[in-house]
Amino acid sequence: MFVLVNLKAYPCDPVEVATAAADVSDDSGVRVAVAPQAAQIGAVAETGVETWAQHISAVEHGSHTGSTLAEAAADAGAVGTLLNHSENRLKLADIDGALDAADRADLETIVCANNPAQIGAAAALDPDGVAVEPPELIGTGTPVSKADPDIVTGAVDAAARVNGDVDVLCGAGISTGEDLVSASDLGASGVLLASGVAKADDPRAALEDLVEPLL
Ligand SMILES: O=C(CO)COP(=O)(O)O
Repeated sequence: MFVLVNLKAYPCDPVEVATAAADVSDDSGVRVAVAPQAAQIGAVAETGVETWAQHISAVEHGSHTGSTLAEAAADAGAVGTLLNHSENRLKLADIDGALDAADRADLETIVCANNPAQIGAAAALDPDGVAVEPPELIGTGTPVSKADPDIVTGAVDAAARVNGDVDVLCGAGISTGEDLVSASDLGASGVLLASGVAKADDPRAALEDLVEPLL
């Protein structure tokens, strides 16, 4: 299972979370990555943790003030990027353009979507992975795998129908090892989560709890 921790714009210490994630990944053998704010990619990558961007723009080098250039994210240490997160929705053409940009910079890609129909559309654009996250469950602590398991199995089916190569993650309310196991049982190959780690009093303990059933 792939555990991808999105730090959003939460007021956590990204280096503390990243250091814990690197240690937990090393100790457990579970793939754990952290997606910090763009300006913190370098500091997070220096901890040795697998580092992802939260977003990149569909632009090349040029006059694009305020953009997040794929090459800049990669130079800073990112090896992958989320796209189209529910809190940073993109037009279809911009998802496609950002996938091209990621390709150019050798970044792995996960396109987020709200539901199985959108997952099918996202998978057709041929990212490395897709992540289904029902917006109404994001940040609630109620895991999608329990509250809406059909959305996870529906996403797995929708992706497989369109593109057999794409990984399917699920997210929203995931915070425990039990949630991780349910996600895996529903066919997901990873989880995308945020508040369960970024807002935890002890992010290291939260990460240890997450991977515990996989040991
Ligand atoms: O949006 C999410 C991850 O990208 C999910 O957030 P929570 O884990 O806080 O529900």
